[in-house]
Amino acid sequence: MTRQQHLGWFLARGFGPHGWGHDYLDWNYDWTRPDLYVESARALEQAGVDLLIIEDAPSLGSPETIDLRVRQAFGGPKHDPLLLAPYLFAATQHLGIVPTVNPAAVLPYTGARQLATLQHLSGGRFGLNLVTDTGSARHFSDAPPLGHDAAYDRAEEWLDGVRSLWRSWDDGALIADPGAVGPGGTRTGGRYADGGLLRPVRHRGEHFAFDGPLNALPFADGADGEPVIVSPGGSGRGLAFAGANSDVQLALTPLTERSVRDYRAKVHAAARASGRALEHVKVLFAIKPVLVSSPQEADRLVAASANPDDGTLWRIAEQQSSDLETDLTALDLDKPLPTGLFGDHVSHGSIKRLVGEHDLATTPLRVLLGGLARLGRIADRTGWVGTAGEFADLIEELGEWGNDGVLLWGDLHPVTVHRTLDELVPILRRRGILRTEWADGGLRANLRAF
Ligand SMILES: Cc1cc2nc3c(=O)[nH]c(=O)nc-3n(C[C@H](O)[C@H](O)[C@H](O)COP(=O)(O)O)c2cc1C
Repeated sequence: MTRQQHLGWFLARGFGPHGWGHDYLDWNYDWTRPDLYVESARALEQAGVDLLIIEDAPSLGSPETIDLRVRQAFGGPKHDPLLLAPYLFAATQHLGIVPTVNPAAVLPYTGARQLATLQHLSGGRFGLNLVTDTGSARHFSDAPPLGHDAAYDRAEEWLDGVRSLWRSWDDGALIADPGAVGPGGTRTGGRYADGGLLRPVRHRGEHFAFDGPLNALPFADGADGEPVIVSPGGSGRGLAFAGANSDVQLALTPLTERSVRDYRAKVHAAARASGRALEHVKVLFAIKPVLVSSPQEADRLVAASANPDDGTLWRIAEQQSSDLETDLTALDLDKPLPTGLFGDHVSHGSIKRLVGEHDLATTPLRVLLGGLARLGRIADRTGWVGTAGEFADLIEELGEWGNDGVLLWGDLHPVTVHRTLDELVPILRRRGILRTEWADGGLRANLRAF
């Protein structure tokens, strides 16, 4: 039987000048204003996309590599996506909005209150993409950055703390009884809340110390009414975090049956170890469609990408230098990377994306970058170039392997949304893969509907 799949959209370059250098900038949208996102969010909702995730990093990165990050706007500037969310809620009715939050940058009490406010404002359509990047540490204190796993430990402590604040109003604490209207129209006996049922919450942890209770309303459905937690870390520690804590895990992995099943099994093992229901953790595999109108056009694009010129390789090196906060443009294209080039703060996932299955010690940089330049066909699972029908085949096949959904990865612009979805959505609907109606109860209810 065809299995329905969830669709997410990932605005991969954050709330910034994403799309810089592309022709669609000529549409004259201003990335600092809401219209671009509002129009795109409406189109996503119309298409049946469950959630829009907005990438973020609070920092422009280390002082030595700032120019690499801003030169082509690969790594900034970026505005705070939490503050964009209300514009998108106001323009839609069902779409989940999920900005990225880094626990290093937000105190648990402040975070719990802001996120609760957004969850109430949106009628339960809010979520946060919880990340553990430590490259921004210097903006928040003079303590040295945490190591990779320690940053996950901190994120877990942060989330536990935030949840304890969200749960600091016991059942019955919110009364909201206006009382009775007596003779003469005077109101008597009303009571809004019972302060005796608010828990003090005293948190003294390794990374945070704060007291409650939270000065914000509790959620009507208890824990099921809390903002949805999304996580993207692909390391062993990242998958363990997802299984224990997340409603949605964003997965970047080759889309072979074995790797998809392995990835899901690791997340599920961690969920099981934490006593969670496996169907409460949805895994969305990232796909970056390059849609073309015919298989022949796809073959032409793929063939042309096999021999990238040096200019193309330098452009990729610039983008990678921004992502890895490591200056690849200063290296010799024909030599392997120097040992110890990447600091501990650099994402394992990003390094793996560059290196792939190559031997880091012996492979020239040209070959690594050439690997990123090379396009492949979706039809044989070597890349992302294909027709809408071929993408629908992939999404359907993922469902046959037990998968929950896919994450469409790209800029957010009406042009990119329509280019990606105009043909794909009708095919998915005809095959019964894509939702045709919304659940009642916000983002978590939509995620749990299938
Ligand atoms: C789909 C996806 C989305 C991501 N979004 C962000 C993001 O918005 N901000 C960020 O700092 N890192 C983001 N990351 C990177 C990981 O969260 C980051 O590498 C993490 O801190 C450590 O990951 P690791 O467990 O893979 O080593 C994303 C990764 C993936 C695969």
